Amino acid sequence: MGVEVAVEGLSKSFGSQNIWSDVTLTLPTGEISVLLGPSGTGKSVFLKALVGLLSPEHGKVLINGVDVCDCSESELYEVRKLFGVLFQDGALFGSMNLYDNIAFPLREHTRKGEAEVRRIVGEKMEMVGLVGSETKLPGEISGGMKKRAGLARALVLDPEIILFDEPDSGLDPVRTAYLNQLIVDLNAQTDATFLIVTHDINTARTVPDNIGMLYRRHLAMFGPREMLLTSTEPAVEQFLNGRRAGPIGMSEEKDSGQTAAELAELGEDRGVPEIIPQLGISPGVPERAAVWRRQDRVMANLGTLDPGARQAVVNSLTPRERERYGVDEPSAACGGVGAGTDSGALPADDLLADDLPTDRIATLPQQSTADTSPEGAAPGARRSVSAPERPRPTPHPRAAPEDSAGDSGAANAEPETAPGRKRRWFSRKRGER
Ligand SMILES: Nc1ncnc2c1ncn2[C@@H]1O[C@H](COP(=O)(O)OP(=O)(O)OP(=O)(O)O)[C@@H](O)[C@H]1O
Repeated sequence: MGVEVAVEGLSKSFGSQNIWSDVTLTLPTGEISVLLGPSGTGKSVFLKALVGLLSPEHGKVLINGVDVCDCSESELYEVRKLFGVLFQDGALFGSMNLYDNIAFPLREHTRKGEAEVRRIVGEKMEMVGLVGSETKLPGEISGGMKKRAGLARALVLDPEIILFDEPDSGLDPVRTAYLNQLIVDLNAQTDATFLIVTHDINTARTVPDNIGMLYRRHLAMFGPREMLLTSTEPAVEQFLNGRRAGPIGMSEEKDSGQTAAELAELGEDRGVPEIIPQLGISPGVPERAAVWRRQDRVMANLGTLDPGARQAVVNSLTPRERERYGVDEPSAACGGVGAGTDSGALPADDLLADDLPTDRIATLPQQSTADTSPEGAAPGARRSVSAPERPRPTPHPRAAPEDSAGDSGAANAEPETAPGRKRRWFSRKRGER
């Protein structure tokens, strides 16, 4: 089981160059999170700060009660043992064959005998599909194989937190698809906490449970995938759609006039996008517990979302999820969210946290440690709610006044009033739009 990483008010500069300030987010235990952002916004710097390789000027990185930014060398040594890191190029030793590369951390950091080392290396090489390549040198294998070898090495100490720095860089789309599947399957098998830095939109949309984005030297947003994928925040929307129109320019921000003109041309009523399905596990791999934990959080906070996003979330539910959350199958007779209740359907507004059995609710941002498996549900406690017609594009919702005044969204709050929950739902920088 992975551990939670709680980042509070983190700021980092190099000399007079501020990289980012006041970054606050929580990587939920065992979930996959992705960090996005235009080039140079400090994503790699952020990964290094998490493992204590760089020292931020302000803030905390709390792991198992230890602040990585302010701890003794011995505490840092212990915390680092929790991490596995996949560097961009795999960071393999060129003179060592793959077996020795993967065995390296075991020989360096443990007292295991060679028989045990052989067993563990074999197990990890099998996990990443490299059996038979033990004697190859890094210079003799493809980029994709190097990534997988780097991943096997990152796994040998059974880390509870795994950081991936652009695992898809330099890979073709097919190899990227295989690597993404491997990441999802590994998460299911280890239940470790994953953080992936990537520029690949498809990866960002389909792999993670949570998405964050660095922009303008701050964390623009961090939250469950459902929230980011339906976000109308211009920079987030632009990035997740890989569009030129929007506030992000080629090498710097565009001026506000140009941004406004481009967005006007796109149209105000382009609607909230449908949430594309998340990449599932391979056949035979155990179910990913993190998915249920995240979805419990999302459904418990559904009432805090804008109507368009709420409908998109309900529309995205699979039959099994509808069953779990007591949402009826869509029917032609039933209206969309806010479309009235002639059919007897309850609007998704009514799917509030209080209506769900508490053993299935993960509070924000702490994930539930209770049994969140579907089998653990208490069917009698469910309320049956009709889902809106699917799919129907909804008008582009405008942010509610309390939303635009959102605070830093410190992710450490308990659900409270709807507006309060909404503000805390994302980690959003004060004053950022
Ligand atoms: N050790 C360092 N000393 C000084 N400046 C640094 C150092 N490491 C990173 N930087 C600067 O920090 C900024 C952010 O770099 P970083 O590599 O984290 O960006 P990134 O978001 O990962 O970019 P990309 O997406 O292009 O990989 C850059 O301007 C970089 O030059």
